[in-house]
Amino acid sequence: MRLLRMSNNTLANEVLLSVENTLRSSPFDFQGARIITGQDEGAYGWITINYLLNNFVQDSSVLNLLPNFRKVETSGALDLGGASTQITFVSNEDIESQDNSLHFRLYGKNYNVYTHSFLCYGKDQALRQQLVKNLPSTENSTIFDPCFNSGYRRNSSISELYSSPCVSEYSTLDGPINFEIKGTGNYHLCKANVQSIFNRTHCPYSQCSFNGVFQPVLQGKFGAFSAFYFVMDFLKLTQEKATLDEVKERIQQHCSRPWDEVKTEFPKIKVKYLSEYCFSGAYIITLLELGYGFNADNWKDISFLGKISGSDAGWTLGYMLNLTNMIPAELPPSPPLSHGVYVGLMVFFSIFLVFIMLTCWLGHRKPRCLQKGII
Ligand SMILES: O=P(O)(O)OP(=O)(O)OP(=O)(O)OC[C@H]1O[C@@H](n2cnc3c(O)ncnc32)[C@H](O)[C@@H]1O
Repeated sequence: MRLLRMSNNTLANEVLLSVENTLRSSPFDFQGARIITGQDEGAYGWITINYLLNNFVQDSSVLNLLPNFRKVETSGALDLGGASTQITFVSNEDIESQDNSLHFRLYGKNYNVYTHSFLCYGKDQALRQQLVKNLPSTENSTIFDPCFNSGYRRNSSISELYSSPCVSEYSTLDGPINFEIKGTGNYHLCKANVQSIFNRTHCPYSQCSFNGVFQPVLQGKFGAFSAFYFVMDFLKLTQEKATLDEVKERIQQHCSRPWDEVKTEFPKIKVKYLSEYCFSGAYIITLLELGYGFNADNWKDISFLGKISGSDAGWTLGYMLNLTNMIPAELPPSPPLSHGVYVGLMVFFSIFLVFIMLTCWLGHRKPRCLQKGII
């Protein structure tokens, strides 16, 4: 919707109006429809996963009683959509750019959060950018693309390719109107093509991710969801903790498989998704490594998450939690003792009382022989 608003604002408004009309006639307490910002998308995704992972709830009475109790840290959020991608995490460093800085007070604790949303770096728009940046200069109507499995073919047109605002600045009238993309299935060449959409030459801050965007040093664990999960799940890389090299090896193997073989093995998966797993795998590695700065050491800090406790990881739950004030800024007043400690103390004092009473009774009782007058 953010892209549509850029290319055709009237159409974007018509979509919103249609959504409004439909939801107004539903039994929900409809409060309006709007296009959220990229920053909101990052923030709500971060709230969702930390809420579902129980990272916000810190029982202060338990913390006081157990000096070695590990303080719950929040997890960073990595979201990969079709049009945009977001990175959000708590940072102890100075956030040099205001646009990337968020402050939350949740359950009585302050969080300084870094977030950035890269529009045009969702996996569909990144594929489009990659194609445009690597178009051959000749007027050939066949384009060989290493990011598709060998034997794969797809028809496209110049008008379709340049229809997105992410690439319209490169639009050219040269070249064929219609063309065919033919896969050559080469992971290393694909990765080189993908790298061309990341600009790391300028940085107006002390440190950047890419395209001149500020990013502090990566901090803590990360949960990666949406398309990060869909793609890694297909490649069977979400359960086991594979090293970065093993992950690259798995993607390379997938890219080198002939398309016919892939299609026969997975007849039920949508052709659009299936044909793009080689590109998507290479893109995810490049985004995480070259873009955000993950490496062989901190790769283990990323978990690929589909559902957490039965709920989808994504921005929508976080949005709802915020709108309905389900996460209060302050901790609800807690009793001085936790329930467990209270019950424990009650049992202890009851036993102690019984013990005292028993001791008194035994101490004041006359021996039986005395009672009967026998010495
Ligand atoms: O925030 P934006 O960028 O608009 O993203 P979106 O709303 O399109 O993003 P989703 O999380 O719904 O999906 C992310 C992308 O993953 C794609 N996708 C969905 N299911 C998939 C699957 O099973 N395998 C591969 N890709 C999938 C989908 O087409 C999108 O391109």
